[in-house]
Amino acid sequence: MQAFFEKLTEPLRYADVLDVAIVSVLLYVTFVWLRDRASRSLRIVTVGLTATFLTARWLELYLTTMLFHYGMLAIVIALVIVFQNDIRYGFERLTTFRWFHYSSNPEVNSLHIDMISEAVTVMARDRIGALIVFPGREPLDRHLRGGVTVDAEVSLPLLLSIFHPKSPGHDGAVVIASGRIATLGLHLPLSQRVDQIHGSGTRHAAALGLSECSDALVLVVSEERGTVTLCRNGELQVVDQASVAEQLHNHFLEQSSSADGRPQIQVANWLTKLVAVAVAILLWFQLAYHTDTIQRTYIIPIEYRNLPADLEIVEPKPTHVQVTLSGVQPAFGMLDPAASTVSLDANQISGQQTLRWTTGDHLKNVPSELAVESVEPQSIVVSVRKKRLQSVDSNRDQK
Ligand SMILES: Nc1ncnc2c1ncn2[C@@H]1O[C@H](COP(=O)(O)OP(=O)(O)OP(=O)(O)O)[C@@H](O)[C@H]1O
Repeated sequence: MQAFFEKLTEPLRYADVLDVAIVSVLLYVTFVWLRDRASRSLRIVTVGLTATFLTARWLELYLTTMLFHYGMLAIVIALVIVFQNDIRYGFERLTTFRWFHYSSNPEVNSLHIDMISEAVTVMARDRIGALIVFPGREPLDRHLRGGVTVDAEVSLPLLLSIFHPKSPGHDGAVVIASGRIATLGLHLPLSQRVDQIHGSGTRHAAALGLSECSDALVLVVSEERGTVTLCRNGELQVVDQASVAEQLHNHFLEQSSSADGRPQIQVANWLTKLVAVAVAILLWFQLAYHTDTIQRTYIIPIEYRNLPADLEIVEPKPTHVQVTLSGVQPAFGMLDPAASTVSLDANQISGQQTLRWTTGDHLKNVPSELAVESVEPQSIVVSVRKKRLQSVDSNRDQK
């Protein structure tokens, strides 16, 4: 078993580990985005296309594989056009990843939380409708319409007076950010999932709508039923006062940095992380792990560097060599034959000289992972002489 493992890992380089780590991170970000932010239809399309492609590869379905091969660009463009909103959310989410982020709501304290939870309890008891938004890490500007800037300290009387039915600002939503009532009278996007709001009206649909397209937490107090509902990540949950305080506390805690001021690394989502690493390792073994050594032969040009201006190479000068390289398949993927040359320093050549090589010393732009098996011819004769003066040449021509 140990011998098998050693054999398996023998050709591994540090670069391969880095390779797998980068792909794991990209896969993890994609999985989280697909799970939390992408629409159901994009999830279905992505899973469907991936499954079809893998099946086609596995069963060696020639036509389907060719269709993917040649139609990949068209498929990607179509997906980008159709799912542009999902992709935009994905990038917004990426820039708000905790790894890159420090606290955005540091000034919220337990006093604010107590005041907010007491306000919603009082409003629920008195059947006063209310809609309160607590932004997460994602920007909300794109989703909000209208509104009046308030920028006032959170307080129980202020919250009650804003949502009082006789108050001119009671319609719409209030945003509370960084411990302050930022804006009131905001219009939120409505959810299309009518079945989720169980007979409620537009206030609940607006709360659900914003929670579907952002990571904000939204509280709704129902004027009709006297209930308090909490919306997050497209989910509605009827809660009591104690739960309001607890959920708000968790929401603000998630966004705040650790006590020493450094950003916290997210430790949740272990399963998704494990799946991302597993898929990256599988992909690496499938696509990049090749132990069979192959040989390929290339015609490579000779480049003469540093030729002094008064010297010239006597024709016929050797222009190409035939180089045979060996290595594993992925190493050849790193070779660009058009950029590879045999580079000779012409300044070192005096008169007529025979240049030999066995190790491919003068080869440029050949990845170190590839071994030089042979260079043909094994030596070339190069002669350098002083340039003849133009006038002497033309006199001779006249004679
Ligand atoms: N898109 C919106 N953005 C913000 N607030 C909205 C939006 N649509 C409606 N509202 C608020 O909801 C109020 C209407 O509530 P409605 O009765 O239709 O909803 P509801 O979910 O049944 O709420 P309730 O249970 O309190 O009656 C409006 O007066 C307005 O204040």
